[in-house]
Amino acid sequence: MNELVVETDGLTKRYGDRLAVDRVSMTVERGEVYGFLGPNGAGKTTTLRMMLGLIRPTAGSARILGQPAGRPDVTARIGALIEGPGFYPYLSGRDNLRTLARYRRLPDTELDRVLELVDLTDRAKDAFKGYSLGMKQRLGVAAAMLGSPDLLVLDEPTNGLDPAGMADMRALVVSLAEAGQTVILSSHILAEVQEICDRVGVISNGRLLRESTVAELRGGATLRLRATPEDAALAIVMRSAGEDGVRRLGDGALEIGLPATAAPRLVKELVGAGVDVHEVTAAERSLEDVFFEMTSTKELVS
Ligand SMILES: Nc1ncnc2c1ncn2[C@@H]1O[C@H](COP(=O)(O)OP(=O)(O)OP(=O)(O)O)[C@@H](O)[C@H]1O
Repeated sequence: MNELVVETDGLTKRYGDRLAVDRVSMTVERGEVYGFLGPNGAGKTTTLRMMLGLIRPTAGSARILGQPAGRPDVTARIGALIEGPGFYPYLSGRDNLRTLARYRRLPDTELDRVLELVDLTDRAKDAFKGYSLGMKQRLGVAAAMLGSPDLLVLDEPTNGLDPAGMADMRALVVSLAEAGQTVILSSHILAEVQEICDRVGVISNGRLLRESTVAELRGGATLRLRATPEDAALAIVMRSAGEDGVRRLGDGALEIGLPATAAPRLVKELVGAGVDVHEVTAAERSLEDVFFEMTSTKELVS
């Protein structure tokens, strides 16, 4: 098994009557980009803050690199960008980083390294206040990367960015991951998580509904079929996919729980039985479909 960088066990945070985080047990493996996905108020930030030792859990525990979260030597191995970075507006990007690096007794070469990582070398000498929101956010990532942390935690890193800034941030996360960085990224944007994460934890109302790879979460591919006569087509499809494996879509097409590789055999059977096949396409459920399916189930609402 891969090394676990994060392991939480029944992590819980209560604020008065409100359970902000409810028995969350999750794992993050070394080298992966873990997407922490959930709507606003789901409990993502609170969970991340407990991992960083910024707040104490009401119950349960978090271990980082095998050590209890919150110990200063453990926190020092995590780089985090939570709720926007605080920088001095009149200092340059580089000087802002220098104040942080000095405090941590890191050499100036470290500044050049992290500025290069986030592609801000050319603008490093400009005042922070003149930076675009995307650049400010990238400088925040640079600050989090000072000292080569074992774990990088990014809380909604694309929040407030324009589409170009979002794309830059996603590309940055991908490039860090390619260099072997372990990243936890929280987001309420499903497409974003789908695009850049290896595994996903879906959180709603403080509860971790599911933890899996993006592919598993999407339940693999399905086939969409349009064929006539519809009833004859349905009967044949059910023989292969089972009664629960077929769904009639509003537009008369059938959604079939079979992978694309099943299409040739299915088409042969249909044609052999005198059914006209008008269209067969392989369609993947989006993470968004899956997410709403999960969160709209009654039992999941606490
Ligand atoms: N200090 C606090 N005191 C009281 N309630 C809090 C506190 N911090 C968070 N909460 C509540 O806990 C719940 C989870 O909040 P949290 O910020 O963790 O959610 P989130 O998933 O990060 O959402 P967002 O994307 O909006 O930041 C919310 O209902 C929030 O109002």
